[in-house]
Amino acid sequence: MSASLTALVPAAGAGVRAGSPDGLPKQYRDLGGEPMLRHAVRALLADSRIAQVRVAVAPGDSWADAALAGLPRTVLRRCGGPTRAETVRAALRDADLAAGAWVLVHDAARPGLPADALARLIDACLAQDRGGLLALPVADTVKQAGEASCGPAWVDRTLPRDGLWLAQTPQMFRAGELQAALDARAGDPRVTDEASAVELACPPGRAPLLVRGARANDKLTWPEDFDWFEGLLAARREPRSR
Ligand SMILES: Nc1ccn([C@@H]2O[C@H](COP(=O)(O)OP(=O)(O)OP(=O)(O)O)[C@@H](O)[C@H]2O)c(=O)n1
Ligand SMILES: C[C@](O)(CO)[C@H](O)COP(=O)(O)O
Repeated sequence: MSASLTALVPAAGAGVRAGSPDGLPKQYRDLGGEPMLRHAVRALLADSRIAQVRVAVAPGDSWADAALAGLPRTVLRRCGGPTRAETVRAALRDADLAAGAWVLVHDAARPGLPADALARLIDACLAQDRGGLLALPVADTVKQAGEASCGPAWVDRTLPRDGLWLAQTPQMFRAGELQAALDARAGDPRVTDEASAVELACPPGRAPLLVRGARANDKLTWPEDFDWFEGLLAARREPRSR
């Protein structure tokens, strides 16, 4: 049986850490000729199981119409909130999906989502009938910084990295389960992604699945991340020499 899925793209952030010189939120920055948001939505549309992509922007947004012009199966809603969790919560309520419908939440700030990673997540969640997220195991040694009100950062201690993964998006859940988890934890600063809300609410054995993501799916957060992604796009577009 083929599943019909809905994707939600929270795109109401300001992109403060990216430090856009002209005040343009980072999701509208040009990357290889297209705004970042358009890349992220097209990556989701590449999987035909995704019936609709619903993009949630800030109420006063004046860039989204142009950024999404002409994209099929895409709905723009101006229901963004003050935090990512509030934007997702509002977008989910606005979508008014059946409780059992599957929904995938994907950051506008992850324009490089590869089709195979997206398919892996959808396949795993459907096969296990369980929510999950893309993530990558931590590959580096992890340092805990000491408190520094000024001056250079310094190491307080080294943390064990066994079993640590870095969460990416999409994160895929049944709409009813996700709405209930987000409603129950509204305003909780620990809820920095959908999975964290579900983890705090779900019964044993139902914790979200960790499905291997991809480095190309890294979030563009800091100014230098944009150059890195432009390089990736150029490499994807270059004809192979052999
Ligand atoms: N109130 C908010 C804040 C964030 N987001 C979205 O959540 C995603 C991931 O957030 P992040 O990379 O942290 O983006 P910003 O919040 O824009 O970045 P910053 O924290 O640097 O301002 C982005 O697609 C962003 O637009 C959102 O929809 N609503
Ligand atoms: C949801 C997320 O992309 C998972 O890594 C991430 O937490 C969002 O970024 P933020 O900086 O926490 O808003």
